Order: sequence, then C-alpha cells, then structure tokens
Amino acid sequence: MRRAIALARTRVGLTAENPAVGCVIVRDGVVVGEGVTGEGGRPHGEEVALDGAADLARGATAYVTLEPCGQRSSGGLSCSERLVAAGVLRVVVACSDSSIYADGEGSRRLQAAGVAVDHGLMQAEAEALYAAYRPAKSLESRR
Ligand SMILES: Nc1c(N[C@@H]2O[C@H](COP(=O)(O)O)[C@@H](O)[C@H]2O)[nH]c(=O)[nH]c1=O
Repeated sequence: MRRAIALARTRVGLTAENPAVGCVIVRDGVVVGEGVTGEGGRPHGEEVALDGAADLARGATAYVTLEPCGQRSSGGLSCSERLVAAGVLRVVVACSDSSIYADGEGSRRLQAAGVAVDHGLMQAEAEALYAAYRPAKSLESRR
C-alpha cells in the first residue's frame, strides 16, 4: 500500500475531476503489476495495473488507495468488474470513495463475486491525498 500511495502521489492535481488512484498487484510476494490514474482521470489505476499484470493477476492481491469504482460514468466495465474478471482474490483498500460511481458498490460487487475485501490500510495517508477531491454526487455534476 505504501507503494500504491507513492504512485498516487505522483498524479495528485493532474487527474481532475477524477481522483488519482494508485494500484499495486502482488502475487506470491512479488509485484506483478502497478499503475496510477492517467492524466485527465483515465485510464483508472486498476486498469493500468491489471493490463501490466495480465495473466499473473489470477490469484493475486490488489492494493488500491481508493475503493475501486463499481460503475463507470461512460457505462463501460468498472474496476471492480475488471478485478473480478482478472481473477484477483483479495483487494485491500486504503479509503472509501463516496462518489455515486463507488460508494460501497465497488466493494459489494467484489464481495458478491467471492473476492475478499479489506478496508482501512494506511487510511489516514490515503485520505490526505484526497483532501481536495470532490466526489461526483449526481449525474448532473459530471455534465
Ligand atoms: N480515478 C479512479 C476512480 N475514480 C472514481 O471512478 C468514478 C468513475 O470514473 P469514470 O468512469 O472514469 O468517470 C469517478 O467518479 C471516481 O469516483 N476510481 C477507481 O477505481 N480508480 C481510479 O483510478
């Protein structure tokens, strides 16, 4: 998680109006993928990390600085769905995202698919990253 937070920190202020999210994927004690939200807010950090890990994500643990999204504003695959499809077995989340595109839905989707979800690792450090982040509260707020 320390590495995921360091990755996120490199993009703070460059991803508006999305938050900068760091993701590190670990299997058998080895980092098999890592990523951070792209400039302008996309791709999401989990997408970058999963693309890097490819098949090595199967059975792995993902460390994510913010709760993975449960829905995309574009209607595409959410990060929760991508993590499930990749075969990730455990997701460790530093802090929650109260956006309408997450707000517990990301974690629920993961758990419903049998993925173990742990919240709160390095939460204070992650929350400090998101002090200026204003989560989307309505569809109108994205227009
Ligand atoms: N940037 C970011 C997230 N951002 C969250 O995902 C929501 C939908 O994003 P979008 O579909 O791109 O408009 C966005 O409003 C915000 O709550 N989530 C993540 O899992 N990882 C990421 O890297």
